[in-house]
Amino acid sequence: MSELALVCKDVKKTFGSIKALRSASFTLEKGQVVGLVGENGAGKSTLLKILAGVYQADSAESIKLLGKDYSPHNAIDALKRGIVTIHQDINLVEGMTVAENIFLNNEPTSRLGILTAGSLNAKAQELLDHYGIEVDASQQVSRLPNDLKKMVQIIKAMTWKPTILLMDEPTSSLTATEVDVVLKLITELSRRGVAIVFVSHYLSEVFRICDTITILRDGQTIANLQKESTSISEVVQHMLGRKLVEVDARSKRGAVASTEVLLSVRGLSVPGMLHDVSFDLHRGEILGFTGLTGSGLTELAKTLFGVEGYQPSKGTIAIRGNVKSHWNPGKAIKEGVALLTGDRLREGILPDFTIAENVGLPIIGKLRNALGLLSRSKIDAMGTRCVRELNVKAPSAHVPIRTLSGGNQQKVLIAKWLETRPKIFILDDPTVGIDVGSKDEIRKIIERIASEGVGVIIISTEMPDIEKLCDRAIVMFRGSIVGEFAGAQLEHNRILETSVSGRKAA
Ligand SMILES: Nc1ncnc2c1ncn2[C@@H]1O[C@H](COP(=O)(O)OP(=O)(O)OP(=O)(O)O)[C@@H](O)[C@H]1O
Repeated sequence: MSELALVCKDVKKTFGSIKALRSASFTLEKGQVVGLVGENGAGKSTLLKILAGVYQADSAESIKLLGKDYSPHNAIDALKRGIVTIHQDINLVEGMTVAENIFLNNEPTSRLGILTAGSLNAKAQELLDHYGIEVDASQQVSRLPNDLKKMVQIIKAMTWKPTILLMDEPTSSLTATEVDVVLKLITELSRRGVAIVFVSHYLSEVFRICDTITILRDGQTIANLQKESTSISEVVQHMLGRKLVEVDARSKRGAVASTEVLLSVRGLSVPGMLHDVSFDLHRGEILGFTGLTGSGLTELAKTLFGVEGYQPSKGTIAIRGNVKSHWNPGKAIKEGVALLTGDRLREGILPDFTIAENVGLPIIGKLRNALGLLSRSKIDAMGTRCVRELNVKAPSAHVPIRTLSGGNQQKVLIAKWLETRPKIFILDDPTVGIDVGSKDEIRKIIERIASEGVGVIIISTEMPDIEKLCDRAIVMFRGSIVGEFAGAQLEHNRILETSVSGRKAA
């Protein structure tokens, strides 16, 4: 058996009352890649941060690095012991050269002191060439494409001569072709003896490069599996903790959507965001779009609403059979399209304005009196009606919207768009960051909107939104549609498996 690089046994960590790690265990041999996987909140980052010296474990039966006890007090300690982290974001200094970035905070010295720029470039070039990376070390980082930036970030980590590389979602900011290049480099590093912990939601990538897979659920190691002897389905089952079942007794709406097509999208592509997206939305239908963060969901919502910066390079958007050109939010609203944005605080509300004023915003033209002036009484009456109809918990429609809870702010925003009498309502992550009670209320409001004949698109990474509400769900993966589910097929396991593998589950 090859030499063990790392052994973690029964690692525990709590934050206040939250048990982030109940019992995490795994081993890693030299030159091997372990995939650390689990649903959001399973404890993956916490475990990485303990190994990186950012947090200290509350207790552990043992943590051994190359056979010796390992409990770093801080990140510098971890670096000195050869544990180097590559963060999710590309954290290079854009205005510096590749060589300067590679050696930033870790400058090599000559016998006479710090190296000159020329010899720094030469040293960096040597490293890049060593790993077969075709980048000029004297080039500015800002001029590199994303995949090469990621490579530079990895090579920078290699200057610390790591025993173990910790990689937290290293491919999440990359496109499909860029991923390929980075995965090849990771495989090459492991071939040269570096042990790698690879944290990722992309199970297809985990299966491509990892030797073993450790599954965490609720802070606990559920299984340590050899890649050869498992499958994506088995890993997903361990992640969720329940078997694949036919869920035909779900409390679905039961309503069959009409065959009338309100929105028809064909071959829609936005460079770097969406690729060849096609689907129809019917009258009265609730159509869900889901996938991993970064799969193109918000980008799709913005493209459908014609937001600036999201113009398609190919494909068509047709409303009730008419193909639209030069699409923008003004035209979208005129055609009866509404978008509830995913970033409520930055894009959705005017925090210091009252509930009534926020609701009146998109239909300001209709709120003028006979003299063309804004009618305060019309605004107030509409605000009061919305508060009542959507059961917004507020003393009146005249309080600033910032004084409301997240759930009630969201109801006001939904009310605002309903006042435009939309035919097509796109809601981007409508229940994110909202308490459980309000989530249910918002879901009921969405059902009501659909039952009145509006075609609803829900963009969500929250599985209950998709499972409970939608008639149909489409799964996206790196900007493309990879699966569609309806009826009994529309359930968590299948959707998750498709989201993480990029292939439709059987
Ligand atoms: N600094 C912190 N303070 C309080 N709670 C924390 C802290 N860091 C993590 N947690 C909690 O610990 C649990 C595990 O979180 P962790 O970030 O390790 O999960 P994860 O598997 O990495 O999730 P994700 O895939 O979403 O990144 C979560 O419930 C999280 O909210």
